[in-house]
Amino acid sequence: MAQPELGLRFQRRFLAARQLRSFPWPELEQNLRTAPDSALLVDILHKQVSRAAPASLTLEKEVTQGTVGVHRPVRCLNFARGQEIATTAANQKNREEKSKAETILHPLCVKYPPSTKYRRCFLTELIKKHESTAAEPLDELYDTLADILNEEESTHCYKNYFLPTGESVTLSESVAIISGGTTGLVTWDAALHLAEWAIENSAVFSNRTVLELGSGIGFTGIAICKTCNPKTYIFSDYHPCVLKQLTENIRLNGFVLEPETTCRIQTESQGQEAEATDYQKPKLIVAELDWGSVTEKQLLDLQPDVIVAADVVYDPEIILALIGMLQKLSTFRAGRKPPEVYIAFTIRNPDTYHLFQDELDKVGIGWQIIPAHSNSIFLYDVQPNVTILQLFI
Ligand SMILES: C[S@@+](CC[C@H](N)C(=O)[O-])C[C@H]1O[C@@H](n2cnc3c(N)ncnc32)[C@H](O)[C@@H]1O
Repeated sequence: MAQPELGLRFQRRFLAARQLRSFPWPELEQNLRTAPDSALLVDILHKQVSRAAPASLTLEKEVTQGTVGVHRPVRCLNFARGQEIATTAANQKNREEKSKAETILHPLCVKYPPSTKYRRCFLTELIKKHESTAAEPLDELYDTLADILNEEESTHCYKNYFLPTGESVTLSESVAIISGGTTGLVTWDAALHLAEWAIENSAVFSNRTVLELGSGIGFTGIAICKTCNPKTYIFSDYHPCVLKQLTENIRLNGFVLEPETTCRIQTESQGQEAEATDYQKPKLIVAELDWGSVTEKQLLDLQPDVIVAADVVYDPEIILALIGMLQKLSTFRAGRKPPEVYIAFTIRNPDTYHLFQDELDKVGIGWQIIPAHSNSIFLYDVQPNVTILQLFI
């Protein structure tokens, strides 16, 4: 049946706050024309849970210790009739069916909502589509919009992504694409692209030590840790606000990152580096690592089998620091096998992309383009300007 599938596509895009123009609006319009009873819209919004109902009444197990758990409704309230209705096995099943499509009133969205502005724009678009049909006005749409209009704008928002395993990754991010002088506080498309590729090629990561460069707020690494079974995953970045948000997001997704496991890659002047404690698999480490100042010894100590990075080639100055660091990794590896290196890009300016390739050629680092994959897990559409290079250091 087309309807549940369409609702699901809306839900996935909405919870990850993808651009509204990427939503299947024409299909929705087509559906609304053929079935003007608004059932699909209700599914998308999810009217079964009143917006006034406290989340605790609708979820048996929601979020414990920062882990997004399985959502299982136990009872819901029908405020229209002013009665509390105990949920029977039958309507619980029905609700679970409905939850496949819901967006704004999805439990994940209630707990970890996209930005106010995003939800407002989405709902406004949904109302426009509804008003363009002959259907009766749908109060829920206007009531939910009224609630959102009363909310204060925030500088932070959440994005939720579903993994093929059914688990989700929830990230707290900045609303602005550049804030605090960094691009690292939001998730970029190259990070989604790299995670998709990793999930489809999990053997590359399984039981290995992975070093991620310029992790930002952590989407790629968290997705890899949840799906690819690495032995150790070392997230790294150099910006203090990014490192703080990254650490919060790792915890938000249920991974334990005790202070003693936070390994600070110190510069020579800062003295000895801290030891990480082995307590979970994968072992997760957050490292402060600046490509411009990291030493050969510090890199040698990490002993990565695989190196990944997403959207770290966007500026000529950064390119030189990154390549300098890769050279150090290739020179000082004490007889170990060279790590496999995969770097995902969004090609915004072909000159920058070609400069990176030219600089790699100059220092003798080989590279090849990884064939494009389908982008069906997180990006949902063809992204002709996103690519992955494998480097041979
Ligand atoms: C465009 S963001 C990409 C973040 C994340 N990988 C993603 O794709 O969503 C670039 C990241 O590289 C980091 N970065 C830039 N220069 C760096 C350097 N010299 N050393 C370490 N990290 C750096 C930034 O702090 C930022 O988090």
